[in-house]
Amino acid sequence: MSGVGRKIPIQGLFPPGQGATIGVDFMIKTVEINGEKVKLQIWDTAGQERFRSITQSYYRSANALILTYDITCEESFRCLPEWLREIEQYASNKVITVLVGNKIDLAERREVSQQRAEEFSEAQDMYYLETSAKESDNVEKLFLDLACRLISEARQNTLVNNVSSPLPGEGKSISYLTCCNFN
Ligand SMILES: Nc1nc2c(ncn2[C@@H]2O[C@H](COP(=O)(O)OP(=O)(O)OP(=O)(O)O)[C@@H](O)[C@H]2O)c(=O)[nH]1
Repeated sequence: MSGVGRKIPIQGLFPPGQGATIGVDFMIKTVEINGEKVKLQIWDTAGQERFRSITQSYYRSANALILTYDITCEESFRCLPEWLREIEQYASNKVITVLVGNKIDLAERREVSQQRAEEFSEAQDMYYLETSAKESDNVEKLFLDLACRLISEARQNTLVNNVSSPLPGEGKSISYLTCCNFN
């Protein structure tokens, strides 16, 4: 399963002073769902305009896209329609999109209300979550929820590029409702 996301420290470690992404970073995260291991392949694409031609080529085969904005930066929220246009143009129409409002550890500097972001994500049919990469708040939940959703879609055969290898728990009766919090 693959995804393209803006930078979120997926191992739960916040690396202060880490520079801007150059082109694309790749990492693997394994999550456990009902005792089964799910391996997520994650491409962290650079946000800067000058890398756009490289990053666009990663959209097509992604099963899910994580769009991350900064809750303390109105401008980052206002850029979202532009990113959605990119998704519409380059990603599969079956792609799962997740909107992440990051930096909730800086709540006193918040410029984008949760309600506004929720309304926006609902209108765009995106799952919405707020995180703090710095404090590791909701980061594990983000990837767990996403893995649940990907498995559920793979089982219904609606996943981009349909996963050909056996999925965790294949042939067993597992209720993903116990861990999936997607609407
Ligand atoms: N306080 C706080 N700072 C954060 C958090 N997440 C990222 N930062 C800081 O925000 C700045 C930008 O983070 P990046 O991860 O480089 O942002 P990005 O959007 O991935 O940038 P590109 O790599 O250029 O695409 C860095 O200085 C990070 O240390 C967070 O949850 N809380």
